[in-house]
Amino acid sequence: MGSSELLIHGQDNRGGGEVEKKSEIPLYTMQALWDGKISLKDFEVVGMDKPIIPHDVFEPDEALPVIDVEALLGADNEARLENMVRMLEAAKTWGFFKIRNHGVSLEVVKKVEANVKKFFALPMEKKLLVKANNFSFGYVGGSPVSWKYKWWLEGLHMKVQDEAIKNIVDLVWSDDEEFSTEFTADLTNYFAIMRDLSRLIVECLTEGLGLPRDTYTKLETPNAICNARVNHYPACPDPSSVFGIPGHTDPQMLSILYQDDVGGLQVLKDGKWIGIRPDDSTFVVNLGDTFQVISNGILHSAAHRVAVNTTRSRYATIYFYGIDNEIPLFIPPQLVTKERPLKYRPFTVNEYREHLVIKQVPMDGVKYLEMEPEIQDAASPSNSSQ
Ligand SMILES: O=C(O)CCC(=O)C(=O)O
Ligand SMILES: [Fe+2]
Repeated sequence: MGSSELLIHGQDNRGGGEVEKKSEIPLYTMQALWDGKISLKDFEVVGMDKPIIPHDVFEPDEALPVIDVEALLGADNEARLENMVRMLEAAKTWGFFKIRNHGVSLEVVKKVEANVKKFFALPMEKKLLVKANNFSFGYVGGSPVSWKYKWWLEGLHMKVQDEAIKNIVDLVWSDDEEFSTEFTADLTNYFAIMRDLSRLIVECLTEGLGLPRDTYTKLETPNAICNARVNHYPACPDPSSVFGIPGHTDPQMLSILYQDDVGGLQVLKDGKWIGIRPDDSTFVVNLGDTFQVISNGILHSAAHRVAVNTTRSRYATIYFYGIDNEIPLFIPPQLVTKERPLKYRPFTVNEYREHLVIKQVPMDGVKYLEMEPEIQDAASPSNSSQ
């Protein structure tokens, strides 16, 4: 799931069961494992939910659409439209696609990855110096231990702003100013590129939906949750029962991911889990729940998960593009027709993210935003708004 500033509330009055108190930082799985408070056995997933596809089994080559960013930007209108149409189709069916010719050199990506590896290689005491407050910014050692399915991962969550990144990096590398300055600059540069790519993709998809290109990107206010996270999945002695991160959808508009060559990312397509082959020339893009909902369900936020393995640590760098978290979001009336009645109610991103954490990041989170069936039946373009 994308990281957030979200806090978990003390009382779930929507029947979500036991949750942590707002003021307490939950104990996360990897820290608890390191402390000896939980063991491998506690990570076991049982029955139907068990991992069945190993980390290194992938989709047939070329199954996942690959979109050319240069063409999306280019002067050749025919190539631009061809890529836009294919991207729209992939966003409707897979909810996932790859992008190539994205203009980011592998050197930039690998340098960020190498420096983040240095962070995860630090002793736990050092990482805990920047421990996040409930999935907020800093070190998040997995999922809260209270969750049914525990995550075999540790993450460094970053707010995509110079100061926020600098604060984390400076605290950890207080003894190496040169390194921390360079690392902050690299991360800031990388995330700025990811933000531009995200805007381009969102605007092309919006155009493909028949809407003004800035319909959604203009909602990228200072309150927007655009953040990034680097995940480290340590080698795990029992990959047939333990997930790096179990099936979930991302809450934001979209995510852009670079995965190293280990493999493990799997997407749910037409009821089947499919491994996404790592490859250094592309980024993986997936749509999030916000985009699904404000496109009236035309675009698809696909469930995905990560399998682990016994021998190799895996790293993934992910940028999450979001829009304002407080403004109530509505489906544009142009996307509501007799054949496609209004599917989701207005919501705020903050409200939705709270729901996801209370429910321990489910795969079908968007159901929470569906209209009641009788309201859906009565819906017509004239009673929706934007
Ligand atoms: O590590 C990956 O490949 C995916 C991680 C993910 O899905 C997430 O952090 O939301
Ligand atoms: Fe995700």
